[in-house]
Amino acid sequence: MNVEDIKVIGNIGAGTMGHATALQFAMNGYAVKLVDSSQEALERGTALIEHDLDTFIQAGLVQETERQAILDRIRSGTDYAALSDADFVIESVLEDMGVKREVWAKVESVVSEQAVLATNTSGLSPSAIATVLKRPQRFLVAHFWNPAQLMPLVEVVPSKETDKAAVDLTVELINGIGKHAVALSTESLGFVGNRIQAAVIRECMNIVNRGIATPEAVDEIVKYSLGRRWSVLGPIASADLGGLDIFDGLSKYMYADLDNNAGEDPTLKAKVAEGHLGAKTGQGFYSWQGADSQALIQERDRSLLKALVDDQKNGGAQER
Ligand SMILES: NC(=O)c1ccc[n+]([C@@H]2O[C@H](COP(=O)([O-])OP(=O)(O)OC[C@H]3O[C@@H](n4cnc5c(N)ncnc54)[C@H](O)[C@@H]3O)[C@@H](O)[C@H]2O)c1
Repeated sequence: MNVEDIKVIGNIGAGTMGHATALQFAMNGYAVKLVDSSQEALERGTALIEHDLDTFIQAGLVQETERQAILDRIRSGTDYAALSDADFVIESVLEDMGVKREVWAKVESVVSEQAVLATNTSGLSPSAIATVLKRPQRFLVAHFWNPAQLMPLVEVVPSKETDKAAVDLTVELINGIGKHAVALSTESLGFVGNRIQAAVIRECMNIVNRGIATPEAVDEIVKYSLGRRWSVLGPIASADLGGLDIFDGLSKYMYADLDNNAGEDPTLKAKVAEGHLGAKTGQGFYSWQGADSQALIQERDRSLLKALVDDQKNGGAQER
């Protein structure tokens, strides 16, 4: 199958991630079959789709005249039979191996043999999910980043049995809807982005616990140095520019002093035990209760949206 043969997208799950992927495909001309096991979730997801679409219209990313046609491309329901004519299926249901396997066995029983199948798991092994499939060669991970309507990256991760053609097709499709797909060579726990994020968070906790700096100071330091630089050039290219002899020197005297805890993070465990989960409970390292914290979240979304507008001016995220 070529990317031009893909006309219908099956989109399972209408929650935080699923509503955003459905909208992204519909905005790019695809017919979308949006399936969720809960009618209520479909209604919530549809409201989120309309909200995000209106934000894109206000930002000038989508024309108002296209609004209704985009919404009309999304057909929602609770019956998996609707997926029978899907050429590509993206799944964003609960992060649970049992649920994922059950969903994929059901999907494979209704879709064609050619359909390419993608899970948006945050880190479960695609090889482990694919054990329930008769044709695992066309199954892989397409890991969107949250908020998926605003973040460009999608990690495309093969299982041990995925055909290269399925990886290439998925990369082409995802780039074609204005996202930035990056294929991994092989599956790994946490893929790539979450591995790097975990290493950074572990050291941030270490710095705070050793009294080297406050959480506020850590965030400020990253925002105004590494964050800025890495949004232009990644850490490996940045090391090249800094000089690998410098980084080699840093490794010699510093690596042994960095945290290398291999178990659950004790600081995060304690926060969770206190019920301080962050924005969702109103308290984490910061308080997320006042109007200021809501303004901060809105500011983050405005910045991400502005970056998307800039991407589009520069010819799309896939070409950067
Ligand atoms: N939220 C994130 O930050 C994020 C980021 C990247 C990937 N993911 C992954 O995306 C997936 C979905 O996460 P989310 O945050 O959107 O979850 P969510 O809870 O917001 O949405 C999940 C949806 O799946 C539906 N669902 C559950 N079982 C189903 C079934 N058997 N058939 C059809 N629909 C079913 C639920 O009704 C719900 O609407 C997970 O695998 C998660 O790890 C999440």
